[in-house]
Amino acid sequence: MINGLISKNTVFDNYGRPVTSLRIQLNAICNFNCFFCHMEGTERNMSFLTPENIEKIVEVAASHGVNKVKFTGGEPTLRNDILEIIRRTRKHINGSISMTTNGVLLPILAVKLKDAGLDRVNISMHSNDDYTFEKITNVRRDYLDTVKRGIQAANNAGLTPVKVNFVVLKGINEDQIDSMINFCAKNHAILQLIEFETSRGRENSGDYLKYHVSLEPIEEKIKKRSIYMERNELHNRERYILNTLDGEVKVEFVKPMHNKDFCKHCTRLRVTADGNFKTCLLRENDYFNIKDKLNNQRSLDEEFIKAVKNRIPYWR
Ligand SMILES: Nc1nc2c(ncn2[C@@H]2O[C@H](COP(=O)(O)OP(=O)(O)OP(=O)(O)O)[C@@H](O)[C@H]2O)c(=O)[nH]1
Ligand code: SF4
Ligand code: SF4
Repeated sequence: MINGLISKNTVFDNYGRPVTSLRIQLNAICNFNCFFCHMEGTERNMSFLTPENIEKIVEVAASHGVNKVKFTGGEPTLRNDILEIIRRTRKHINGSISMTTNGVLLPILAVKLKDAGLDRVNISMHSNDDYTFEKITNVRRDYLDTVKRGIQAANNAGLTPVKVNFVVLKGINEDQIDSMINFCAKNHAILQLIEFETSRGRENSGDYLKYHVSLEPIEEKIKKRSIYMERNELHNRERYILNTLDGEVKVEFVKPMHNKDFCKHCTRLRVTADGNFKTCLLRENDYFNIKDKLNNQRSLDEEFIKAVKNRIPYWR
């Protein structure tokens, strides 16, 4: 239930969906080069907002009831002002502050991120074998070991619960789900199985036809193995709890394609690295420019409300 997160200041869109979280893209560059990367639906190599700019946006959003922030990129840990950004965000957000990362810099950054005010991380690990890892990320296979050390470092620093992001890809890694379940059980992580996604009309294009796998049959099998199921209020996602030799593990399903329920429970407004509100990952031309409004709280305020009111569920 999202009700727990709604306050008297929460702004709702015209479809009755409250905006309770901001998804802030901190850059559009990465030290990996995954062939399916969607860069949060933005161009690459754009200019960045400063920590001061980000704080102003967060402050305005918080005044409208936003109490959760997710940092994404590109790769957010490549920003050398990342700790300052988190500290400034923490001043205004009392709910969860989390980050999605490829994990490579976590062995050196995890403790500092936690001390700055980050609560938890999602770490992308789309394969448990180094050959496939290299094929997907286009970086040297030995970096898989660094990612695994990043997962340990995040756990040790208390950036928990750690989530491991795994995009299921036909013919590439779809046979590794059991091994990922075991890996996550051993490493005290939630496994997120993510459907390969694309915008409407692009479903007949090369990569989607080549790599998309329906998660339904996979979910059926996991459901049978599970001892119980809970929901992530975000997107109403199913999360199954399984018993393994290494203890309990949670497996969450992220199934965005043609999923009306997913969009119905979408509570996020996006902020692009170069300073726009963006209403939806999959929508194009849905930018609300705030670059020129950062020194004018009232205009920023108006733009926040305008962006929220323009949110439309993508699948409906
Ligand atoms: N279509 C769509 N896909 C999303 C959305 N949020 C996340 N995803 C997909 O899920 C992947 C993983 O998202 P993460 O950045 O790890 O965050 P999350 O799992 O959504 O958030 P938490 O549960 O709060 O950790 C993304 O790369 C997207 O492919 C969304 O709002 N819409
Ligand atoms: S690690 Fe994430 S941001 Fe980097 S290239 Fe891969 S999918 Fe894109
Ligand atoms: S409306 Fe749907 S597709 Fe768009 S961001 Fe929200 S959940 Fe994703």
